[in-house]
Amino acid sequence: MSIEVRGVTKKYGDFVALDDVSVSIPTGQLTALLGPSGGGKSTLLRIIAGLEVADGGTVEIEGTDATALPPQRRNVGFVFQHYAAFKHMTVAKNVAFGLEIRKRPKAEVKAKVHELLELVHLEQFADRLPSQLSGGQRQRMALARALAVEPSVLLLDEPFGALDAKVRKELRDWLRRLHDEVHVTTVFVTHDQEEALEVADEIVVINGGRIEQVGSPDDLYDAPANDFVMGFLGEVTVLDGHLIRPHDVVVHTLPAAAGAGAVRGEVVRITRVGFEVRVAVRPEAAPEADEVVVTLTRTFARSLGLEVGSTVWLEPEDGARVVPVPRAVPVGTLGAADPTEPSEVPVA
Ligand SMILES: Nc1ncnc2c1ncn2[C@@H]1O[C@H](COP(=O)(O)OP(=O)(O)OP(=O)(O)O)[C@@H](O)[C@H]1O
Repeated sequence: MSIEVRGVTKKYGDFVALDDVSVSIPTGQLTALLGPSGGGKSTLLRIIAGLEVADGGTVEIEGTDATALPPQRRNVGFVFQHYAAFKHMTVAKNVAFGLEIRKRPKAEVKAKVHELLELVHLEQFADRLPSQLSGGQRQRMALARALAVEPSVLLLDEPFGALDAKVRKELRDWLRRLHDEVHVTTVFVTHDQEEALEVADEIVVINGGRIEQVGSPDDLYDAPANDFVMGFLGEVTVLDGHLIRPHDVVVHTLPAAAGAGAVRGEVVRITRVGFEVRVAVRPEAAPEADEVVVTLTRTFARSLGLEVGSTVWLEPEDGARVVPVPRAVPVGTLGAADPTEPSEVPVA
């Protein structure tokens, strides 16, 4: 393991930002620290970097106890959301900076800067000033600069957070490809589930100063450890007191086809979302409860002949992951009516 965090606690006054956190971050992988705002992601990253001192616990980087080491002796590269470049220096000079202060030979610095600018696709911008770059280009320059000193670990705190959605998506794909080329152990903070699921090899879910689960994107999505992880990573709905993914609910239009425990309800809304259809069902036994939301392919929905007012029977798909609902699920992840979704369209 490349980074071993053991029993780390951090308090700000009485507030516990990290509560006895232990996690192993594997060598050579791209790991996301994912969680809601205020959960402690940045605090953990900053403690790994040495920019913040923990109140208790240890941090080991590549087999060395780094707990008491200053940031510059940890061999980590760091990139923040708002990257502060030297404004009066060219892109090439900014990238060269870390090598020059380490007094590396001129020819070596030149070759390395060239190689790095190629890697981040900025070779044609070497002589520009940072102010002459777009936001996405500036973040790529920041990454080149962090990589210049060959860190054993690269730490990125919402590196693309300040950019618009399209550039963010491009950079995220680019980071994945860069990582496949360079393989430096990389830890990045994000509160964006999709970003973590798409880019990371491994995801550490942090909430309320504690680690909820560590696993691959598939592990977390298919086998969430608890209701928090299930609700945070992917859409959920409530069926008979259990959280379930909306695509894991089977819809029957005849009671004979359904199992004894199926929930009988009335279709109250049908919404088309791209190639899927979202069907909201009010359970008959508990009309005041949340609507159950089911997603179906359009073809299947059509074959069932569903309409608003239809009576249906719902049950979990064989092998579906269901988790009892013991506590609040993050706002906005329950599958019921989402005002940002496209308006209702009949299934034609
Ligand atoms: N210097 C500080 N002084 C007091 N409280 C702090 C300080 N830094 C962080 N906190 C608090 O610690 C908690 C964790 O903060 P942290 O920045 O680690 O969260 P985060 O998960 O990275 O959130 P975000 O996604 O919003 O950046 C927050 O409630 C925050 O207000």
